[in-house]
Amino acid sequence: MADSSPLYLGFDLSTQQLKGIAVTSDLKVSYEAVFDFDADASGFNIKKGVLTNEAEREVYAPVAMWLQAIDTVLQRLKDKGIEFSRVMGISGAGQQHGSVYWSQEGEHALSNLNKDKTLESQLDHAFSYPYSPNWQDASTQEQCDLFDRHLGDETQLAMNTGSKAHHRFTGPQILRFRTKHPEEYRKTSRISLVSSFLASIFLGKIAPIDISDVCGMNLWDIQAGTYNEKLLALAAGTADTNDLRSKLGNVPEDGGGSFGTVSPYFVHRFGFNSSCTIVPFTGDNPSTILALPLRPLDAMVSLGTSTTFLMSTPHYKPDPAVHFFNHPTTAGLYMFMLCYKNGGLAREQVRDSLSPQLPGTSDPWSLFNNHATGTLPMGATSPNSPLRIALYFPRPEIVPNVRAGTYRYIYDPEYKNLSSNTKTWNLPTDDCRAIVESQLLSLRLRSRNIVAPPSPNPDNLPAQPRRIFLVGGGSQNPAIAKLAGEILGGVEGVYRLDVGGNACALGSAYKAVWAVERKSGETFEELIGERWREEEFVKKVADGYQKERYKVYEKGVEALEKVEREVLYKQAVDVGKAGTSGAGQV
Ligand SMILES: Nc1ncnc2c1ncn2[C@@H]1O[C@H](COP(=O)(O)OP(=O)(O)O)[C@@H](O)[C@H]1O
Ligand SMILES: O=C(CO)[C@@H](O)[C@H](O)COP(=O)(O)O
Repeated sequence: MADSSPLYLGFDLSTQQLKGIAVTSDLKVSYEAVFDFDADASGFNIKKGVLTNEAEREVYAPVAMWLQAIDTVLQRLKDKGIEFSRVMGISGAGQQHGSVYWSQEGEHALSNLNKDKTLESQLDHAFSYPYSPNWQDASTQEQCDLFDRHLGDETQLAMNTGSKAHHRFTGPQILRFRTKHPEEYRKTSRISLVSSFLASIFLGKIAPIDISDVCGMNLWDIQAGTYNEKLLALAAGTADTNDLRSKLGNVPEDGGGSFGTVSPYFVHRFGFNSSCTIVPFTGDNPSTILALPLRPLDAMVSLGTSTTFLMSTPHYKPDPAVHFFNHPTTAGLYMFMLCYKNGGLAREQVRDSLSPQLPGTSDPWSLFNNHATGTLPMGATSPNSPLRIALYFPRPEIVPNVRAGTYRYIYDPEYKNLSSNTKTWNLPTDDCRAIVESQLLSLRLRSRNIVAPPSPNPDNLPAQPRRIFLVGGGSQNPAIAKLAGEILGGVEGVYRLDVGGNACALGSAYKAVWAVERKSGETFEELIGERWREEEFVKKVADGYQKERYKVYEKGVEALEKVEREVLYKQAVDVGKAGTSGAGQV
């Protein structure tokens, strides 16, 4: 007899891929399909999912490519045998901060799609601008300076919106778009985030922006639960903010509410059930924390194109070095996040500098991994010997806000000084360990105010996460997992979500299950916690806290802080803004 039990779809429209995943009510993955932009897209000349204009530090993606991806992923799911008529709910996630500009015809085009044509072939006139600024974009320094000053200083902006101004955040991006492309801005009827763009396609009309993803704009007052009028006016360029407000639309509070049912286009083209519910789509990081019932002090490290460190917390403690968002499902909770542009692609660059690869292995990472774990921490041979420490930023970084470059140093822990004389570095092999170490040390440095010691704490352990969950492409890598445990700790160890690279899409699919099947008042954590089978879903991949190593890396944190200060100082000298911070002694 044909299976008619419900399925729930989750999508992840991230930098390099669109992923779709279907789960059952008991959270079992039944179908998956992927569209890899570089490998599968035709007609867009992109690299690693994006286009770049180096002269203006712009990074952007063609919206039509995403339409092509949706067409294809649905077809691929169908080819794998999914019966779309079983799908009772759809949710999804998008790379954060990116904005999509709909034309005046956009909404009409969305609700009048011809089932015999692809989305790509009939939505070309639906946008007032064909590109979406990508989160790796660094073109908005001028606009960020205005945002940071607008409420007083960057701390005030962080208190209000959860983050100081960042190049990629949508408010500064809209301000730049309006001034650089005034005609296109004038012709824009609605602005979506990537997540709400994807939701709009499935809904057949422009979907609201999500309560968590809205916090990635530098426009939303998190405590007040509304757009900040002054910041809207800055982005809009006028005290009358009505036009921008209506372009952005309302933001419903309930992350598990219903936007309505699936667009008839999908019913007629793919056989979706006409009562299938569209559940709010959120950002890819908020969605990732929904891939498991995270407990207090659990941390997730997402190793995708970006590296992010995520925790769910009831405490709102914003400061300019970190991000706070509303939790995507649970009012009263927040999501703490650190985000780095130079994650997967920076590691790939170091890997690709090694040659030749190890004979007899098909894993392109095996040589990198051998070098990353085959030496002592930071190259130190004795407790007080000098440490190798470096920053690898092929793209301008977010924290610290440093321009592109590779910055290698030697740190003397006894005299606490840095040397830029790196003749003791053995290159390129020493870079393998150093890049993973510095990426993880930065997470430890910046999360130390948010983690806490375990309770009870009979062994007097230092503050650290309880468990560390690795997700995203890089979570497959055993060397990164080992160093994550040594550097970040993790009282109960380092785990990988055993669902391939799909934690984000999975989180969205779980969100759809919760939204459609929840009883009145039942929280996401309650419903998913009850159905979650830990033994099947997570796998321990490395030890966590190890006393001696953790202590050694305390010096690494110290060294990294010095290096960052030095690099920032040199950058400030170059642009003529240096003060007397005490750095610059090298
Ligand atoms: N075994 C591995 N070791 C280290 N990195 C890996 C490995 N497998 C994949 N990756 C990295 O994962 C990244 C893609 O991760 P993914 O989560 O799919 O990214 P995104 O969500 O940004 O599209 C690639 O940049 C690649 O370098
Ligand atoms: O900018 C951020 C978060 O602030 C990035 O994390 C993007 O959300 C893109 O993520 P991936 O494509 O790496 O998943």
